[in-house]
Amino acid sequence: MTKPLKDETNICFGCSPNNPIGLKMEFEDDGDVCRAYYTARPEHMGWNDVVHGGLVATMLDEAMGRWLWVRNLITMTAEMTIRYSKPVPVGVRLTVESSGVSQKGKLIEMTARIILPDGSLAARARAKFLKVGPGNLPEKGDAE
Ligand SMILES: CCCCCCCCCCCCCC(=O)SCCNC(=O)CCNC(=O)[C@H](O)C(C)(C)COP(=O)(O)OP(=O)(O)OC[C@H]1O[C@@H](n2cnc3c(N)ncnc32)[C@H](O)[C@@H]1OP(=O)(O)O
Repeated sequence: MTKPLKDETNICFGCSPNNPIGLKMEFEDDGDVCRAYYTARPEHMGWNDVVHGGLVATMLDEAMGRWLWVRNLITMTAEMTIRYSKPVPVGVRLTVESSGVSQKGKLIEMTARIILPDGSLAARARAKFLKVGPGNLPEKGDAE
């Protein structure tokens, strides 16, 4: 059993409500998809009202890590590739979504995306996570 996400010992930069400088992303689970609606703040900017690319990566990484965590898959990010298709603006409601792709042994492939309010794709990640604990990716359609 994983620790509850609201545990006061959780100081995750991406999702903890207890980390004063964290993003404080709040995710919901919708079937095979993990989703957050998130509005980046001015302090997340690189320049010109555009979210820093490293933080775009953090949001995507967090979404995938969270997807795995709630399925009791204890993993670490081993590799991530990001296609930055459009600038991600601060101050607008973003949709950040993740889903599982496949598992081969300890290696789990994941994908995540950031969608702008007009429905267009701003960034997409493909990543490999390495299991560092027990558990396997559920088959599609498995009850969770
Ligand atoms: C309390 C509440 C908390 C809430 C938090 C919830 C949300 C959390 C969200 C968090 C989100 C943020 C999350 C974060 O930020 S996680 C932090 C960022 N990531 C890291 O720090 C990871 C650092 N790296 C490592 O620790 C190790 O290298 C890992 C653990 C990844 C593997 O080290 P380990 O010693 O175990 O494995 P191994 O090296 O023997 O390799 C094992 C096998 O895997 C194969 N392999 C390895 N890499 C790759 C690759 N890239 N593509 C393809 N294959 C790869 C390798 O060839 C080998 O294959 P084989 O030879 O066996 O066939």
